[in-house]
Amino acid sequence: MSDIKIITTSTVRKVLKYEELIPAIERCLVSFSRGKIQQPVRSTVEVEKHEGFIAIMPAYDKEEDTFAMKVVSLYPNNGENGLPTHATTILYMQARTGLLLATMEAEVITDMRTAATSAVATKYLAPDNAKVLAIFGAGAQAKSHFYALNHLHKFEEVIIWNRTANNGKKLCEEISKHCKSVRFCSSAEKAASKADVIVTVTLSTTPILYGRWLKDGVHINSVGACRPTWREMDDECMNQCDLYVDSREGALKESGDIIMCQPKKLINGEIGEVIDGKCKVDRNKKTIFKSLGMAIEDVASAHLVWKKVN
Ligand SMILES: NC(=O)C1=CN([C@@H]2O[C@H](COP(=O)(O)OP(=O)(O)OC[C@H]3O[C@@H](n4cnc5c(N)ncnc54)[C@H](O)[C@@H]3O)[C@@H](O)[C@H]2O)C=CC1
Ligand SMILES: O=C([O-])C1=[NH+]CCC1
Repeated sequence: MSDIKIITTSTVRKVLKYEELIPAIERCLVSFSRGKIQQPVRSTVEVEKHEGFIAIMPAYDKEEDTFAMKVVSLYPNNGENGLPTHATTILYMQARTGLLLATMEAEVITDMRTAATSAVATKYLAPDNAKVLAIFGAGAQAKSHFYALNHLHKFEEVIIWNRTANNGKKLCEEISKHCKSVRFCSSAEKAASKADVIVTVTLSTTPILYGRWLKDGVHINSVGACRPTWREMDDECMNQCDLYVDSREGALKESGDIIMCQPKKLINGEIGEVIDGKCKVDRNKKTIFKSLGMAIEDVASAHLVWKKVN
C-alpha cells in the first residue's frame, strides 16, 4: 500500500477553484436529494465545560464512488483569544477498499464549499437582477461568501455589517479590489433593508436579522446558527419567507431558526429538489436558504483536491 498523503491548507488553496467547485456542489446537492448519497445527519458531542462541540460528518457518493469523513470542532470563544473558531480535518478514503488515501486540512474546503453551496442557492432563489449584496459577519465565511457569490454574479454594491466594526472595515478593504462599491455599515437594519441578497455568517445565537427590515423579493442565505437552540433570524423573518434547506432531516434536527420558530415553519424544499426541477420557486417572493452544511459537500471538494494532487 502506498503512503497516506497529507494535504495541507496551502495545497488546497492552490488547487481548489470555484469554477470547478460550484458545478461539483450543484451536482452533489441534486444527488443528495435523489437519494444517491449515503449520509447520516452528523453526530455531535457537546463539550459543555468549554462551550464547544465536535461533529463527525461521513458521506458516501454512490454515483461517484467516493467516500470521506470530516471532523469539525466549533469553539465560539476561541475567537476572543485570537484562535480559529472552527478546526476541521477530512479523511479521504478509497471507497472500494475503505483504506485511507489522504488526510486533508479542511479549513479552506469548509470555507469554500459552504460559500459555493450558498452561491448555488442564490443562483436558483434570488431575484433576477439582484444588485445589492449585504453580508452579516466578517470572518472566514464572510470572505469566502463574497468570493463565491461574486464569481457567479456581479453585484453593483456590497454592504458589510459586523458586530466589530474594525474587522468589518478590514474585510471591506480586502474585497474592494474586486467590486466597485463596497462599504461598511454600522446599522444592520440599514444594510438589510437595501439588500436584494443577504448572507448571514455569524456566530450569534440570537437573531441578528429581523423580518421587519426585509425588502420584497429578498433572498437570504442563513449559514450560521447550526445548533437547535441558536438563532440568526427572528420568527417574523422566518414566517415572511419561503424556506429551502440543504437537508430536511439535518435542518429539522439542528436548525434553531426552524425548530424554535413560532408558529411552526414548514420547509418548501431541499435546494437539490429545486435544482432538479422537482420543487418550483417563486423568485418574486422572499426566500431563505438555511444552510447547516453537509458531509457530501466535503466529499465532492476533497475529491476535486485529490484528483489535482494525483
Ligand atoms: N452551514 C455551513 O455549512 C457552515 C456554517 N458555518 C457557520 O458560519 C458562521 C461563520 O463561521 P466563520 O466565518 O468560520 O466564523 P469566524 O469565527 O471566522 O467569524 C465569526 C463572525 O461572527 C461574528 N460574531 C460572533 N459572535 C457574534 C454575535 N453574538 N453577534 C453577531 N456577530 C457575531 C464575528 O464578529 C465574526 O464576524 C458560524 O456560525 C459557523 O458555525 C461554518 C462552516 C460551515
Ligand atoms: O458543515 C460544516 O462544516 C459546519 N456546519 C456548521 C459548523 C461547521
